[in-house]
Amino acid sequence: MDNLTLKLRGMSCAACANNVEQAILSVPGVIDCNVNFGAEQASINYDYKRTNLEEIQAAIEAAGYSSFSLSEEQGEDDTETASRLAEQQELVLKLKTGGVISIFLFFGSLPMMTGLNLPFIPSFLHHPWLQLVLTTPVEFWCGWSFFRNAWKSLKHHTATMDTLIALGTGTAYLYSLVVTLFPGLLISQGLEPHVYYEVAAMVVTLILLGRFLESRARGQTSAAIRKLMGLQAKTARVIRNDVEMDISIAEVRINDVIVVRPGEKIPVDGEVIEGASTVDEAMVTGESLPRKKQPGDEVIGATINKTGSFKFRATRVGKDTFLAQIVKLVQEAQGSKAPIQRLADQVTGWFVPAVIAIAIATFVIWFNIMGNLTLATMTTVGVLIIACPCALGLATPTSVMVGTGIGAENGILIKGAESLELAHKIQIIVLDKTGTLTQGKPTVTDFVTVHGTANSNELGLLQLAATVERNSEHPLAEAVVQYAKSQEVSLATVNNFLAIAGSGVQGIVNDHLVQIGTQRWLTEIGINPDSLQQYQLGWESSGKTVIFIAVDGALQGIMAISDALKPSSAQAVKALQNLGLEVVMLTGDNQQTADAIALQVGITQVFAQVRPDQKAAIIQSLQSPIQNSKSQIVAMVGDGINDAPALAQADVGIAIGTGTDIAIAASDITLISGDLQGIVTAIQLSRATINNIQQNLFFAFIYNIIGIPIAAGILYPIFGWLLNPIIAGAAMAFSSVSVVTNALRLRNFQPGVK
Ligand SMILES: Nc1ncnc2c1ncn2[C@@H]1O[C@H](COP(=O)(O)OP(=O)(O)OP(=O)(O)O)[C@@H](O)[C@H]1O
Ligand SMILES: [Cu+]
Ligand SMILES: [Mg+2]
Repeated sequence: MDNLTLKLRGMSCAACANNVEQAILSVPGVIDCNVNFGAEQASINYDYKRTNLEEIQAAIEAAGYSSFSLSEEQGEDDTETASRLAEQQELVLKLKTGGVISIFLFFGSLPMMTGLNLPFIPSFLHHPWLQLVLTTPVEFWCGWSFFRNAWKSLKHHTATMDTLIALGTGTAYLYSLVVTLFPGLLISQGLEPHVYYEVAAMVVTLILLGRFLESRARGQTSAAIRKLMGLQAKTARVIRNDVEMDISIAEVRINDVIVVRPGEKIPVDGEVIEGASTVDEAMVTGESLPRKKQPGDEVIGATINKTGSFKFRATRVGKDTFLAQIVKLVQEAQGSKAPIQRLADQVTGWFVPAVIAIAIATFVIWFNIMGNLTLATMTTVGVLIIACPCALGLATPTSVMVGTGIGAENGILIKGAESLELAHKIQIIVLDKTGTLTQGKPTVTDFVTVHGTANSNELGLLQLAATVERNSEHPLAEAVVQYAKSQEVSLATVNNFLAIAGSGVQGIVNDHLVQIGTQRWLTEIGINPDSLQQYQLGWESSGKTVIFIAVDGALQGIMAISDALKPSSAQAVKALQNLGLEVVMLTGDNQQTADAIALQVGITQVFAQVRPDQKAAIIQSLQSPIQNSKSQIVAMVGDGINDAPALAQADVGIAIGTGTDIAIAASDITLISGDLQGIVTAIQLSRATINNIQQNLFFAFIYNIIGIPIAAGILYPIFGWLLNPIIAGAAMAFSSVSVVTNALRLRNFQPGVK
C-alpha cells in the first residue's frame, strides 16, 4: 500500500471536491481517498501493485480537473505559480470588463427597478438591444468558465455550483433575449416586456469578484508554509578539497563540512565537529532560549547561529532535513479532513440536485398560481443563484489550514485535522514523569553501600553496577555510567546481560551476578532490600529515584538519582488545570518518589510503579465511562520512545521531542521543544480553531437557509418581498469571502492568552 498527496486544480466548489473524490475512488486499486477543497489537495491510499500515479492522474483529468504531485513540487512550483498568475491576470481582466459593463446596465435598469423617473440617466441605456450587445460578452466571455464547467460535469452526470450559476444567469439571459426578440409574447399576456440583462451580467461579475477575493485570501491561509519554506538558507559555505566555497543549498551533500559564522543561518541539519556557539532555534522549535552548541551536538537547518563560529558535518540535506519534514507534515495535515466537516460534505452531496429541484418547483408553482412568467422566471433565477454551496466547502478546511500553520509556527506539529479537532475535547491529560515533567537527564546524587560511604568497597561496587548498566539504554543507566566515569572507575565486561522492562537489569561481571533495579523487583526475586532504609526513605521523599544494587543475591548498596523538573512544568500543570482538565501523572517509578514530584508540580492523581506494558491499560481504564456518563477523552503526553503504546491508546497522543529526534510517527501532536506550555497552547489553539469553524459554518449556512425561501418567494404573498437575483449574487459572493476572511482572523491567535 502506498500513500500519495496530489495538488489539485480547477475545483470551484465543494461539489467539485466530491466529483474528484469519486473519480479517484473509481480507479481500481485505490483504497481510500480524501479530497480537500480548501487546500486543493487529495490524499490517496492505493495499492501500488494495482495502480499508479499516472492512472490516478488520468482519472482526475478525465473528470475535468488537473493535478500534480506534491513531491515533484520543487520543479513544478514555478510553472505552477506562472500558470496561476496567468489565470489571475485573466480573471482580473474579465472582472474589469464585467464591472464596467455592469455599471452601465445597472444605471440603465434603475428606472425600471425603482419605478422612478430618473432624468439624469440617458434613456438609450435602457434600450434592450444595447443591453443585449453589452451583456453578451459578459455572459459568454467573462462567465465562460461557468458554462464550460457545467457542461463538463453534466457529461459526468454530476452538478456543481457552476451548474447553478450557468443555469441561473443563462435563464436570465435567455428570458431577456426572448423578450427582446418577441416583446409581443408578453404584451399579449398582459405583462410588461421588461428585460433582465443586468441580472445576468451583474451576477457573473459579482461571482467572479467573490472568487477573486476568495482566492487572494485563500493564498494567505498557507502563509505559514511559505514562511517555513522561506526560512531555508539559500547558500552554504562548504569546505571541499581544503577550499572554502559558497554553493547553493541544493548542491550540499551528506558529510560535507560546512562553516558557519556568527549571525549566519545554518543551511542544513548536521553535527558540530569543531568550534562552539549558541544557536537560536526559535523559528523551528518554538524554544525561545538560544541553545549552546559544541562538538557532537546536533544543529538544525534554518536556525540562526548567534555568537561563535563553528564547523559542522551535514547529516541531512534536501527533503530529508528537519525543516523539509515539518513542511511536508504540515502540508499533509492541512489537507486532511476534520470530522466536523462530514456534516458539510453530506450536505453538499445532495445540495446541488436539491436546489435544482427547489428551483423547478418554484417555477412551476409561481407559473401555475400567478400565471406570471416573469415572476416565475425571476424567482427561479434567484433560487439558483443564492443556493450555491461554495462557502460550505470552505468553512472547515480554511480554518484547519490556518490552525495547523499557527501550530507549526509555535513549535506544535499537528498530524491531522482530526487531532486538531479532538484536542479541544480533552478531559483528562496524563503526563509521563521522566522526560516529560522532568528534564530526562538524571544524575546520581547519592550512593551508599552496606559498609557505609566512602570506602574502597564503594568503587568496586560502582564498577560492577556501571559495567552492567552500560548495556542498558535506560536514562537511569546512563546516569550510573556517567557517575562511574566521574569517579574515574574503569568498566569491565559483562556476560548474560538481561534487561527486565520496568524492573531493572542484571548480568554477570567477574563471576558475580549483579542485579540492579527497583525495590519491588528485588523482593520478587528473593532479595531483602531493606537494610539501607534510613537513607532510602529520605531520598525518595525528596523526589529522587532510588535503585538497588545486589551482588550474588544480597543487597550491597543503593543509589539516589535525581532528575530535575523542567522549569515550566509546574506552571503548565496549573494552566492545564485552569483549562478545566484533570491532570494525572503516570510513571514506572516508585510511589514515594512519584508523590514527591507530583507535589512539586501540583498534581494530585498519581499512578506509580506502572510497568511500561501496563501504561496503555491505565489509559484505557481512564477512558472508560464513569457511571452512566460518556466515555472520557484522554490525552497522553510522553517522550515518544517507550511510551508509544500508551500514546497510541490515548485519544490524543502528544509526543515531547527535543531537537531533531522527534518520534513524529507515534503521536498525533508533537511538541518540538520540550516545553510543556506547548500542550496548553495546543489545546487553546484547538479550541480557537473549532470556534472559528463553527462561526464559518454559521456564515456558510445562514445565507442559504435564509436566502433560499425568500428567493423562492415565501414572503411575497405576505409582504410582497422577493429577493432580487442581483442581491442573491452579492450575498453568495460575500458568503465565501466572509468565511475565508473569518478563517484568517485565526492568525491573530496568541499562545497563552485566553
Ligand atoms: N536500567 C535500569 N537500571 C536501574 N533501574 C532500572 C533500570 N530500568 C528500570 N529500572 C527501575 O525500574 C523503574 C521503572 O522503570 P520505567 O522505565 O518503567 O520507568 P521510569 O523511566 O523510571 O519512569 P517513567 O515511567 O516516568 O518514564 C525505574 O524507576 C527503576 O527503578
Ligand atoms: Cu457559489
Ligand atoms: Mg521512562
